[in-house]
Amino acid sequence: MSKILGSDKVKRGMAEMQKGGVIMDVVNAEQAKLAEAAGAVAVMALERVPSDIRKAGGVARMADPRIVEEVMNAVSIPVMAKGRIGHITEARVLEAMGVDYIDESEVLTPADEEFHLKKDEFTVPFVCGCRDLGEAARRIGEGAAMLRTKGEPGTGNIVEAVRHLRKVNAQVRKLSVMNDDEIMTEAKLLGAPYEVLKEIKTLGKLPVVNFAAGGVATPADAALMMELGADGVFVGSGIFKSESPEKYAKAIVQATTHYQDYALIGKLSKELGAAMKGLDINSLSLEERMQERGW
Ligand SMILES: O=C(CO)[C@H](O)[C@H](O)COP(=O)(O)O
Repeated sequence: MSKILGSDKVKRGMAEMQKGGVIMDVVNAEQAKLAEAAGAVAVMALERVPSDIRKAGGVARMADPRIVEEVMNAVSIPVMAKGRIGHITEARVLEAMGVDYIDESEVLTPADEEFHLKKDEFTVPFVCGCRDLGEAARRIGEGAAMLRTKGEPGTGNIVEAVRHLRKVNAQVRKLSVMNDDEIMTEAKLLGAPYEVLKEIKTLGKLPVVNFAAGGVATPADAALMMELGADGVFVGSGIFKSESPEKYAKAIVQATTHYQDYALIGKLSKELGAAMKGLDINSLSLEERMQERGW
């Protein structure tokens, strides 16, 4: 019997439906319910939020399937789950469990330092991280149906998320005014598949939704990512390592929706309690930077 694979159109369309929203990392049913009640468009099941992954050290793997199941049973919004980069079996297990999306994520310890998953061989759609257009195009070439700029997860520091989003968007703009005969050279320079770059040039934008992730810690951070052109926002530690996760979750959703209503964002930011304590990116060694994982 031949395998039933979702078409790119269906896989990408599912992500389109999340546009303008916030996807929250959750580690149990209670957090999933909090996220749903706050207005999250989807949740991401994982064992620990990135800030706790940093603290725990060791190898970070796909969540215990009991956690994933618990989250799936707790909410009616889509449930995503993280698997390790290149870990075919973790991805197959998550697919068999019926999750709505898999994140092939650098937040977990990579299983393969050379090869990412061949995502177009799966029925379930995938989201992947990127820091620049080369990485974005390679992931699309492998079948990713959604992207997220990586930022530096678990730091509560928005600076890398800003850097990556600005970079991808600037590179897309540059590509969109290139002549067809310049694209092959750009493909060589970026290490990106020519056909994917051609598609981006023709569309004048990425062919898949691109959310911002990694370091969003306040409503204003989330709004900033939208202002810079993100299609939506992923938040994990920023909510669950803040003083009041419920208040932060609601305020971040509101700020993402109304990202240019600055008076509202000011109002939302009052009386939230302390944001998560942030980390200076320069205090992290290259090995400690999750964004360096994958290629
Ligand atoms: O890969 C991810 C998307 O789900 C991360 O978990 C996300 O970037 C969260 O980072 P942070 O904890 O800094 O909000």
